[in-house]
Amino acid sequence: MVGSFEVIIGPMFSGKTEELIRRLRRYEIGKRRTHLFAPSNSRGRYGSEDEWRSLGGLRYRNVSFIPANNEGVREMMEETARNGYEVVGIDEVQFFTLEEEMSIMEAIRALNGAGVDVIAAGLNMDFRGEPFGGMGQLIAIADKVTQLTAVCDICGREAYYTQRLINGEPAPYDSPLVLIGSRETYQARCKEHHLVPNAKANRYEGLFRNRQAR
Ligand SMILES: Nc1ncnc2c1ncn2[C@@H]1O[C@H](COP(=O)(O)OP(=O)(O)O)[C@@H](O)[C@H]1O
Ligand SMILES: Cc1cn([C@H]2C[C@H](O)[C@@H](COP(=O)(O)O)O2)c(=O)[nH]c1=O
Ligand SMILES: [Zn+2]
Repeated sequence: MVGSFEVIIGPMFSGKTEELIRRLRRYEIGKRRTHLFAPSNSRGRYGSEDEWRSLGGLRYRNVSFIPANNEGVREMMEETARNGYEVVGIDEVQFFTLEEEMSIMEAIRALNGAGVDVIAAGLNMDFRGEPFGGMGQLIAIADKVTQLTAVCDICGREAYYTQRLINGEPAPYDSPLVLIGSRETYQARCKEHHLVPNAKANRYEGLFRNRQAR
């Protein structure tokens, strides 16, 4: 039987890791051989080198850290085949690009073809509010998409965006795409409070200034 592919998306702090761990634990209760892969550039986040943690303190021990490139994807496939994993979780999947020889999308397809269920969690948008890497394609091919929201750190409404702050100020559009961090650098924001200086869309603001003032 072929496996299924689910993707959990949302901004930072929306509970993607919590939800991923919760689902993996349910599979374990069902006696499925379950394993989590996470990118090695995030290893040690929230204070532990040999387990995967959520910000709120949930922990998962069956984890392997792999580089988010061709080599890492190969490691994931070989380890899964060798150990007979039946369910594979992939966190921070936005860091795995589609440009590699064996893209994360092809790897997930191959796992499903071998009967392995895959649940991936990742940021749908980067700090600019644009699609993060290949996430659009992964969402397009997923059997099921769960979209989570966080709480806006300014107004308390639903947050769909991640705000990057450099020295307490909104990071400009040309800030690098990848910057590992947590509450010291990022906040959850609603659309109104998500700010990106120098974003291309900002150039049209003048046209609508009077309308906004009304
Ligand atoms: N602005 C926020 N909105 C919602 N949860 C937040 C916020 N800031 C911190 N948290 C905490 O973050 C937890 C989610 O952490 P985690 O699962 O690691 O999120 P994600 O993987 O989506 O970044 C929440 O349960 C809550 O305790
Ligand atoms: C928005 C954004 C985030 N990142 C980094 C910051 C964190 O290290 C991870 C996301 O962690 P999560 O809590 O598991 O969602 O991604 C980045 O590099 N670039 C960005 O634009
Ligand atoms: Zn807000």
